[in-house]
Amino acid sequence: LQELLSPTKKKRLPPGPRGLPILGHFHLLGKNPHQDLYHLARKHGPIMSLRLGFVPAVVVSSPAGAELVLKTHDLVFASRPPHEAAKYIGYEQRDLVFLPYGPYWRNMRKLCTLELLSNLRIDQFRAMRKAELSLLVSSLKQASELGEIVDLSARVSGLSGDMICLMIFGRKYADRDLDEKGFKAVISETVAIAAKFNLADYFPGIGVLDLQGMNRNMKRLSKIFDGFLEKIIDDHVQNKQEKKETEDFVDIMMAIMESGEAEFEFDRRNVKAVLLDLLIAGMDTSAAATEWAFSELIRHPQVMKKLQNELETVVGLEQMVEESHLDRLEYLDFVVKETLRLHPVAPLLVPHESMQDCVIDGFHIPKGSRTMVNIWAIGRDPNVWPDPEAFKPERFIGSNIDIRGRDFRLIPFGSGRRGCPGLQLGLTMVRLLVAQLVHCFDWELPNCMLPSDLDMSEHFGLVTSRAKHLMAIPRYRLHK
Ligand code: HEM
Repeated sequence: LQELLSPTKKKRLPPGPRGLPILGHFHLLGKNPHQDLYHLARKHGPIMSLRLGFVPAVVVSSPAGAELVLKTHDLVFASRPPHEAAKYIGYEQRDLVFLPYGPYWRNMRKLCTLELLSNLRIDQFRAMRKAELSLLVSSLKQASELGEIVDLSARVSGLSGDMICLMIFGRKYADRDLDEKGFKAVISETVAIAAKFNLADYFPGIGVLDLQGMNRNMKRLSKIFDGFLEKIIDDHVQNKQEKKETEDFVDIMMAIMESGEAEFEFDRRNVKAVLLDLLIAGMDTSAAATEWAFSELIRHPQVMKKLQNELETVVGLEQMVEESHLDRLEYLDFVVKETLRLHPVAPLLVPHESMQDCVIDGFHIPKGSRTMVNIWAIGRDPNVWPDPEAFKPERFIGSNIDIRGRDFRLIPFGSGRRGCPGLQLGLTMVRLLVAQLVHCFDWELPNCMLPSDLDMSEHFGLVTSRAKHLMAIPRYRLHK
């Protein structure tokens, strides 16, 4: 109303640093943009405006701001900005993660939530998770007998990759199966390239020039993946008659495609785009969260001991942890929450885009603003978290702070329409892996390194993981 009454009044943008002509604020963002944005927000406020090339951007760094964007005005901010990588790797934006808001995204999201990532479906793979984890424990037990140093980061990421591949494709993939570079290396390269600031996303029209050589790389990667996915789908089609105990995601998607029941365009390209999306979204996220939890536990031996004591009481030293124990492991829940507060694996969520002009906390946010919610900054806000840098799972004792998107102080999975549909699967995997590895083994750092000397540097990407692999020595502690 105020705007109608005084149309000449200039709309007030949120405060922000001074930008450069043309470039805007790109020069202020380094290798870890979430950290740079945290420092800038301390100066300019929890709702801050920037310009990246020709694109207006807003950075939100408080729980109240996050609630305005992800709940109060959820629909306005439910889109994603244009993303050059998704054109190549997401089959012309037929994927889910980077898809702009609209009927296709709504349908695809519903399909994934109901058919692939439902609690029922996740439960069907319980036995598989148990078997895979037992394999890892056996191999670590051997390392323990030999007193070997293990690359825990590589082991956890291998395990989480195997689990996700078994759910999606029905089989595991050895490194050589994707490309001579290796399965894991190709996926890491894809994730890294999709997370890179691509000038074409900020200076519309210059994409064709391919100044950073990114298009060439993305075309190459998309060709590798396409061949891989085509082969998997062909194998599934050929072996359709075989009776399987549990259908994998390819079976389910192909059945939907062939039934013609999907009320929207749904052909092989859509199937491939979603399979790739889930592979990338599911594989590294759970592994990175587990790796961070483990790093903090090793750095805080008294927290590790307390968690082992809880496991001894609930599970006992005669057996391994089962998924059915997880609900009774309250301290484990606190450890996972505290880990994701300090080390959210998607520190800026996935960027949202506003679909209309909007007023947030009195500030004008123009249509088409790239919107980043800095949950890394929220997790370190001293007004929200006393002694924010300290890793203290005890802070959750007696608190009702939820991690599923209802409490904006802690939203590692996002919240609202674009919140993570893989939350249940991700949480189950992280809790199970952390519990099992803490229960079965004591852990020591190699070369007499002190826990407090462990390097905790981050490597920003679509998934922000440890910059350096976590190396540790296991000592088996169960009685059988
Ligand atoms: C600890 C594990 C995980 C964490 C912390 C996590 C976190 C997130 C976050 C922060 C977002 C973006 C939310 C937003 O933009 O507002 C997201 C989106 C998404 N996640 Fe996860 N995730 C995890 C595991 C998984 C798993 C296991 C899957 C599936 C296999 C998955 C599938 C997705 C998909 C498809 C989206 C895009 C949703 C959309 O744009 O509509 N995630 N996740």
